[in-house]
Amino acid sequence: MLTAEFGKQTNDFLRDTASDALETVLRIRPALSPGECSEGFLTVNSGTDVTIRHPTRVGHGEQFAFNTVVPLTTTQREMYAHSGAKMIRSALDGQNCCLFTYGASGSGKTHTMMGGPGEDAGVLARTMEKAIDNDDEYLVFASFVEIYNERIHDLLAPVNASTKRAELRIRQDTKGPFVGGVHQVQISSAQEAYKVIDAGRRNLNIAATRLNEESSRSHCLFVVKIAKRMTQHRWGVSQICFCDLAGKERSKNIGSDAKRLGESKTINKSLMQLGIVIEELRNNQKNPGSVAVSFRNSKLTRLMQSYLTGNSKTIIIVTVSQNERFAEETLNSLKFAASAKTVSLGRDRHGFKDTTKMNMSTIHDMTNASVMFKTMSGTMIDNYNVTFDEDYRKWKKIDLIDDLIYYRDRDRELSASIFAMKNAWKDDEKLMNEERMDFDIQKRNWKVDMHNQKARLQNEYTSETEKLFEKMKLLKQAVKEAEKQVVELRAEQASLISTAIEEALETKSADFERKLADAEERATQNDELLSEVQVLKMKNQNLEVAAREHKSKMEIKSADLRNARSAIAQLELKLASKEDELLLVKTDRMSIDPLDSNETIDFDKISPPTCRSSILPSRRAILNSTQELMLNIVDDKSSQSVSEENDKVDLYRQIQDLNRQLREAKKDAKDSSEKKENNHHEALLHQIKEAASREADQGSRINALELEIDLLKKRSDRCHIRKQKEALESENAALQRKVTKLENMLVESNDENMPGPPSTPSKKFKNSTEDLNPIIEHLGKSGPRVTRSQRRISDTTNQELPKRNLRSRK
Ligand SMILES: Nc1ncnc2c1ncn2[C@@H]1O[C@H](COP(=O)(O)OP(=O)(O)OP(=O)(O)O)[C@@H](O)[C@H]1O
Repeated sequence: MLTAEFGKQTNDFLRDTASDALETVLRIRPALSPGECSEGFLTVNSGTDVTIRHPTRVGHGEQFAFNTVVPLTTTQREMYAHSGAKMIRSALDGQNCCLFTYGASGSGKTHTMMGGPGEDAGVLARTMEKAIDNDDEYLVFASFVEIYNERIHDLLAPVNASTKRAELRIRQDTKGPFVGGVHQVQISSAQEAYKVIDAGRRNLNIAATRLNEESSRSHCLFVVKIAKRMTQHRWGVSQICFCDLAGKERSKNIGSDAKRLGESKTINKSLMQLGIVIEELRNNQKNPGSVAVSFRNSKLTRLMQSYLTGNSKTIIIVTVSQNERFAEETLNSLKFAASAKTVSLGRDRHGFKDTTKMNMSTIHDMTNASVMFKTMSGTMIDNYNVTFDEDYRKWKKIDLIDDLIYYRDRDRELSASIFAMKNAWKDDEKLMNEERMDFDIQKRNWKVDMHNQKARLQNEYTSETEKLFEKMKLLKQAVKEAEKQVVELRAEQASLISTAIEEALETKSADFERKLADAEERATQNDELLSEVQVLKMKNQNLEVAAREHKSKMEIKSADLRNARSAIAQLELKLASKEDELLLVKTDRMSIDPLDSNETIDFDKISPPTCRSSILPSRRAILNSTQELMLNIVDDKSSQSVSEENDKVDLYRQIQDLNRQLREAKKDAKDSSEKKENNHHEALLHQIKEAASREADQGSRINALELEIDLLKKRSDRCHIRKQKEALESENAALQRKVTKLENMLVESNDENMPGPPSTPSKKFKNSTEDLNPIIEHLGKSGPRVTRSQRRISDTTNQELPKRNLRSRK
């Protein structure tokens, strides 16, 4: 006994959001022949991760996560423990379950699901064995179908070689789609289970392909129903679906058989649809309700719908080969598994937990059902003569009553809401009709307005264009005049500049000549002064020579003087000695010293004694000569020195005067030339300034004129006019668009509100819009000039149409 309370876990499962994802198990098929295994192609990283290195893609490989990656050495029993055991536990707890194998052809799907005899038995047989190996409170039923070329066949139906196999149809009840009219076989022992599986497999479409000698050419679904007695009259039923999918394969691996190719095409198509469904379910999880999942696109997905959306437990066993020859197929299988792993089950298409009775059917009364089932099963299995079971029909009926009650309630609710909606719809219709009438009136008024506006705009456009042309003409004239003025002014400016330059050059040349004359004059003056200086220098030299001669003479005379003095001194000494002798003589002779008497001695009168008379005259002569000499010397000296000094002083004075004069003359000349130059410069600067100011005035005038010309040019620019024209055109286009929009709205509103044919716009309105079309076309095409016909149209359209209030008519 696996569980005490049937259906309890279902409620737990509803609460458990983490465990509602699809479970994925990876099984790598061991190499069947040497060299089949490619080194490093598939690496199992852990119990949940695997890395694939694609032989043609560069990189470190792609990693894929699974719930379980079983080791290569995993036996069939261990495989059952990883998948079937979990399923049977959930099924006995009252939950619907699904287990399907997915992989490329020859990767080991059928081996895993069906297996072989004895220890090789696959997950299906082992699970069945476990389901039956319970107490009597459980009843087990099995059905076996295949989807071959999008046709469903009952594999447990009696096979008759003469008749074609009947195709079964898919039906739907509250629990989802199911195969209608399929044989349900009660199984009560493991042997019976094996027999049923074998019987079904014998009817399977199997054929040899290049990849697999016994390749499944169809998807086969083995559905096991487990009914558990809840109370004396109530039975809870859950089901397990074992689905062995046909392998995806490339056409090159099939061969040239057309039948095989056709089979392969439908297989691949249905598998692709399964992939799409998984992807859509994923997308719906991200953005609930974003897409309607396309279960109906293939029979396989249709039958799997309840296991992919309901509160089911679904396990996918992905089988892959180790051979890198099938790298593409292996990669696709891994990608499918990775995508499926993220799909959460038990949620409706709005992302909410599906709490409808998806899992369990409750049979309220199934009297002696187990006995009956058991009795029947014994005969059926033996003969493979599987027929509809009456009790099952009854159970199904009861189940249907439940559904009918459910639907009736829903129907009542829906009827009430439809009635309310109809009433609301009538009100809405009334309102809508009124609004439509209003809208029609408004639309017609708008159209009239638009028509008038269009005509007004057309007129405005025409008059504006004419005005602009006039303006343009004027502007062109003004531009021409301005250009003429500019040319004249430029010529005037050029002549003024040339005269100013000429004047300046003339004054400069006159100044230059004057300066040249001044310079020449000064040069002659300078030459004269230089000759005077030379003369004076000559004089100076002469004087210096004379001075030197005087000096030598003076030296001679001073030597003479010194000689004379020394001679005088000697003579005085002699005179003194003579006088002494004379005195002695006198005293000797006259005892009177004539020198002591008061009378003056007159040496001339005195008769010279012998000695005295000889001495005195010589002394006097000497004295006189000395005095004369002295006087001469002094006179000579003084006169000479004075005259020399005077000459020198005069000469120096003259030189100084000349120098001073020269300096002054130079200074004057310099001052005068500087002054003149300054004045001349100032005059020139003044002239240049005046010329510059004149030029600036002229330049500013020219600039102003040029600006005026630019402005005139800009104003006269055609682009400006074109822009205006374009603006008018775009306005017209917008109005046209509005008209069409309104027309569309009118047509739509007619379509929506009236079941009959859509109302057409009135003939008058049609005519009025048709009248406008040539104008619009003309606006789109015509240039700035307005033709007479255009003017005529605008004149005619200018007449405003009277607005009519249709409401008043109503
Ligand atoms: N795990 C395994 N151990 C030993 N042999 C295996 C294993 N898986 C597969 N095989 C063998 O490989 C061959 C092909 O396997 P199987 O028929 O199960 O492939 P398949 O995926 O069902 O192919 P198809 O889609 O074409 O039916 C069989 O002979 C099978 O016995």
